[in-house]
Amino acid sequence: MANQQSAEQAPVGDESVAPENVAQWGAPGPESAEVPPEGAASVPAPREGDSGAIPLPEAADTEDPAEQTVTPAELTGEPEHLAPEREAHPAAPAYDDTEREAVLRVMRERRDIRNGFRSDPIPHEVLLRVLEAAHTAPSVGHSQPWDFVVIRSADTRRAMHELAMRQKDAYAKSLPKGRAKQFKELKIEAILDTPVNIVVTADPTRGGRHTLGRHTQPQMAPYSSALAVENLWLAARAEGLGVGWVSFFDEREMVRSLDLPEHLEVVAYLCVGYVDEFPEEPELMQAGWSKRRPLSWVVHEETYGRRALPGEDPHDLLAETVSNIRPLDAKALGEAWERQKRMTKPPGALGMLEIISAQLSGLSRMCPPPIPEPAAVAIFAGDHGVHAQGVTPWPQEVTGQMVANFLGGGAVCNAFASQVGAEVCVIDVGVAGELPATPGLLPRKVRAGTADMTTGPALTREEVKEAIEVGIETARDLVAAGNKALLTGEMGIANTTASAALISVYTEVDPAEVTGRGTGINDETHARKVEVVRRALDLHKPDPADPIGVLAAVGGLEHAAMVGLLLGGASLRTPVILDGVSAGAAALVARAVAPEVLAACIAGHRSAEPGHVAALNKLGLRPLVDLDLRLGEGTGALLALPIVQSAARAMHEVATFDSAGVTEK
Ligand SMILES: O=C(O)c1ccc[n+]([C@@H]2O[C@H](COP(=O)([O-])O)[C@@H](O)[C@H]2O)c1
Ligand SMILES: Cc1cc2nc[nH]c2cc1C
Repeated sequence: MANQQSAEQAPVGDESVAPENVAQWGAPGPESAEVPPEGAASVPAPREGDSGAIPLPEAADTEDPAEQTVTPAELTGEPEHLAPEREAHPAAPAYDDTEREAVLRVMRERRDIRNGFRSDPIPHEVLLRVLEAAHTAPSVGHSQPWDFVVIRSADTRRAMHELAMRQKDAYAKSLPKGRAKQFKELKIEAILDTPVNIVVTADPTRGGRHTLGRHTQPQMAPYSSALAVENLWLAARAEGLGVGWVSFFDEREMVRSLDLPEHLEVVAYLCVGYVDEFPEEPELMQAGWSKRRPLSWVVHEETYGRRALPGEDPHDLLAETVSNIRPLDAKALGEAWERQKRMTKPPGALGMLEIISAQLSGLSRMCPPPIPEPAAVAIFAGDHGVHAQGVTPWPQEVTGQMVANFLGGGAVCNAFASQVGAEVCVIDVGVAGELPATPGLLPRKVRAGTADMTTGPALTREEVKEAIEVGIETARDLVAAGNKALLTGEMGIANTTASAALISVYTEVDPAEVTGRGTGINDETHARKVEVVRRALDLHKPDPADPIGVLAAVGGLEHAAMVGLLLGGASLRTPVILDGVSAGAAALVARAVAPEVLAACIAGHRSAEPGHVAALNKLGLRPLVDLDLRLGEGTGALLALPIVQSAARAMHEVATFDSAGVTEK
């Protein structure tokens, strides 16, 4: 049996730990710490201390073009022979360095302020300058659709405050518990704390019916007013005035309450006043509500998905993600182990939880580690061509129907998620049928189900990569949205057949031993399912050293997406709690892509599927929960979440022998 973790084994970080027990996490040992995985040597290290931004690779050294002899074509990357002839007279001058820096500074230092307002009045000339700046904003067809209603009356502000509070309560009720806790600590408006409130409206009729540029895009009117808001905001910052944009309003209710003309749209409700200070980072980042997305995630060259910053070559999302995966941090791991020895409990008494909390420390590079809350389960849904071989009693349409059930809140995963306070995020990566747009559904279909693996490859290599990218992007989105733990979930009728094939490839265990009964099948169907797996493997002879090829041959779209989620989570140093057999299969593939991915992986539970046991043994992961579940949807991972959170919380809250005055043995 592989290096299964157990409480008796020395936890990670202890000098006595057997190398094979820590190898599973690539830790600790100074020589293994911070060594990039093979093949990543040429990729720069993550940018440290980057003001809370999610770590990203260092930008390539840029040299000062002024100091070199370069042609304009070289600067822009245009091929010289295609470069247009340039005008003889110089282009309009830019601002000088100091002026440009002032412009950029005001953008960098603009903040949405909710705390620390002062009651000092705003002089008329100051407010006038701010409103003039707003009034110079660009607008569609020069229609200048905005109006500014300046409110000082305490009565009016109280009425608006009441409206906002009602919406705030409704929003709070809609949140998963893990988020609601965080939200309770947030201040979302300063309506009564600011001397001036400004309502910015858009008049969709201004300029008449022929307003230039609004013909096919009527939304250009409110967009224009939003640009006026930004101008106002920047000018206010330059005056030392804070601005908070409150968007907890039912817009029509507000129009009526303020007695605005019915044809107006309210674009913004702004609270304006002098402040004690401007926070260095957005208040929501400081509160841990969200993280800044790096620029490199959002700039595409020529076509969407070809990500490249100007002057850089387009980067491959998978390669970039893999290059950012690091082993557990040896220092934080050592600190965790030391702390556990000082906590008021006999050494080792928390068993497996000590290992988990050390892992969380090494992963986050912090001791104690952040409590993994809020958390989100990403449920990837896909269909399988191998369904045609009669490997499951359930019709394929059940995949899409269960997706609708998840979105409606009626599935087991919803009940468990609501119990443990996690968010449910459903991703259509490959459901055969069309799914209607529904809140909470991420439409990321790579293909409408795989092909039958017994007659040809399930997927092309390109489709596999695309589905992996869906998983990476999901991890990025959920982490940037402030989640501190990711959970795998999946839904796909017939996917336990693909899981068995993947597990057989990576464990070298015979299909007869890793093929289970999935949703529940009789002996005859089981025998057929084993033969189907065997036939597929005989046909493709997948090479475990080529994980993309293995997924293409016998994988599923949800397996590939889960591989992406694991890699993405690991690259963002965020723990990923694995669910059942399909997650186990995905983890085996992910490990073949990047061995250090296991630093982020925690096995949530052990499924009743025999293949899952084989996968966990091969991975050297010990499941936290073992209750004969065989459902999927992320249910086992959700049950394990409070255990993982408890492990981290103990590190924060348990007293030490010294501090509590408890005598050590
Ligand atoms: O997670 C597990 O271990 C697990 C075990 C058995 C079944 N499932 C779920 O059942 C579906 C696949 O089962 P089957 O029999 O159709 O291959 C799929 O939607 C999985 O989420 C999941
Ligand atoms: C009803 C049902 C629910 C599921 N959840 C995950 N896989 C599933 C399969 C079926 C058949």
